[in-house]
Amino acid sequence: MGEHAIEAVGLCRRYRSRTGWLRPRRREVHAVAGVDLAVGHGELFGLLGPNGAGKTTTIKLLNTLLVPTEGEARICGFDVVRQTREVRRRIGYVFGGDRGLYDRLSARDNLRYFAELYGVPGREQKRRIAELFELVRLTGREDDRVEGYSRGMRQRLHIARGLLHRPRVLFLDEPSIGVDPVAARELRQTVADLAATGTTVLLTTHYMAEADELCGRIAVLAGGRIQALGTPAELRHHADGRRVLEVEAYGVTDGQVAAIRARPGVREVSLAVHGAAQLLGVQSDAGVDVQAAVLRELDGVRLGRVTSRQPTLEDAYVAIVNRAAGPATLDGRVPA
Ligand SMILES: Nc1ncnc2c1ncn2[C@@H]1O[C@H](COP(=O)(O)OP(=O)(O)OP(=O)(O)O)[C@@H](O)[C@H]1O
Repeated sequence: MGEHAIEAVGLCRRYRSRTGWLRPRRREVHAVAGVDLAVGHGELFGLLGPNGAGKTTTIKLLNTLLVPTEGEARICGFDVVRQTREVRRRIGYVFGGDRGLYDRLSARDNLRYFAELYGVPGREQKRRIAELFELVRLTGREDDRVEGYSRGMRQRLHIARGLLHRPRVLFLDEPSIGVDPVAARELRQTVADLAATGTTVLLTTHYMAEADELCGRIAVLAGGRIQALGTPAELRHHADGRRVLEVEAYGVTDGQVAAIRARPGVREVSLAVHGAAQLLGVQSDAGVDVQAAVLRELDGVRLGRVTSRQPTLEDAYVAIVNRAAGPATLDGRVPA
């Protein structure tokens, strides 16, 4: 067993694609551009980043579905390129969404089928499956057909499926995508229970609040590189010395956002959709009062609540990602 559950050094993956139809051009995308990682056994580690940051590609490099163009990685000490069999025996992979289960079968038959496929010995199957139903809190619903399961229940069944062969490391790619807030909370509970069994979990998510609640350490990925890595408390320091003004508004334009961003003392501006309203977040240097200036720029726009508050981990995340990639729209807000 290696010193680390997951280790990557200078990991890179380039994609070549063609764009254009009349005059096709080759384009190279550095999806992962030099990632170094060391995740300890039993850690619950978060990989966070905006769309296209390289999270899924990183996971696919670590779980042997893609070969790196440069660099190397090991799982429990085994090389992901040269020792794929050893690696695959030790990993599970669960991705968000609906694929990968048989709707017409019961949950139990699904797990039996996959247990057979993964080579779980016959005499162990029954006990392992019962154990997993308990872990993912589906005991009592084992014999229901999966077609009647909610998204959250399906997602928990996916996790059970990924754990059948007792992997040391579980990759969880966007587990809460499309899951309602209550089900997402249950899902987080399952992930926390799982980590308590000693399984190493690498979780990717768009939701900072989810990573904050679950993960011991978080790496923020943007543009294929790790922009910040640390405990949630350490990452929070990226927003030190700032203050956040939040304005609920209806109909803020891109031009107004740009004008606010250009005001002295303003460090980041984000605009998120919040039900029927927009939520404008303005991070500024703590000593500068930007409220009057912001409200002046929004003259004529219907406004709701205006609040000034201390920065959260989410604000630190916005600061890290914006510094890496320039201003971008972030969809990282978690539904309450
Ligand atoms: N098969 C492919 N061919 C060409 N480009 C690709 C391919 N897969 C991914 N990319 C590009 O690589 C970059 C990283 O993609 P990746 O899917 O790893 O990001 P991500 O962080 O998982 O994003 P998301 O949250 O949207 O899933 C993106 O620019 C994407 O367009």
